Amino acid sequence: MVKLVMVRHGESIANALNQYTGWNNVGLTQEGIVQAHVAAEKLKGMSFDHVHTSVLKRAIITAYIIQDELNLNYVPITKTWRLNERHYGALRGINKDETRREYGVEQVHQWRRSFYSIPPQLEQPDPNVGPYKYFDARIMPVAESLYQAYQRIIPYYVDQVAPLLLDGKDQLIVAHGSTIRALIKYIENISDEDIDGIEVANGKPLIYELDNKLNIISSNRTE
Ligand SMILES: O=C(O)[C@@H](CO)OP(=O)(O)O
Repeated sequence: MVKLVMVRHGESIANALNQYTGWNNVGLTQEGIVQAHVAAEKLKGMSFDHVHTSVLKRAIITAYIIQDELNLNYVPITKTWRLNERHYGALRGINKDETRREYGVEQVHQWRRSFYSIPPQLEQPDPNVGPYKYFDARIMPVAESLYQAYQRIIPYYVDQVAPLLLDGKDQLIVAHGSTIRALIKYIENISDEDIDGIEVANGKPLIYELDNKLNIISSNRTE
């Protein structure tokens, strides 16, 4: 039996303002910092052989808090753009209620939760500086559906996480709402339609116990 734990970052400043975030690089609120500590408390006694996170600081700070609380600061951590939140395109930074008023509740639900809906795109991709300076500019997105994000998230899981799990090494992923929804879809084999109803709370660890073929033995996701 091996453990895979996934944690969505604590509340971010954009979450508190009810803004679309995506690749905006915002920090945690005080409440978000508390949520990261609470997540760590729930994981007390566990150990991980590797930590995986995005290049966005809300996830990185949450991962560091958890590592620190568990005295696992020495554990290797990989920060990858592949675990970034889904890119929200031209919606990022906009208040979600404003878009409900402008485009209607159903359209906003589609943008937020359907597997294939692509939010309005940026006119051009962001410059690849800061966390993206090691990144090929040709793959900077202008907006992503969950399906498009899934195409870059799952190869990371298959190449970098699953082999360590198959080797009996417990893994921690600290990421984002949509990143974790994509991973849940893959790990639990959830249909394109049913992924619409799955929400991931800030700072609530999802703990999967997997067998030696990575089939699920137990999970707390629906508790
Ligand atoms: O804004 C975002 O990037 C995400 C997660 O916070 O929001 P939503 O739940 O609306 O997809």
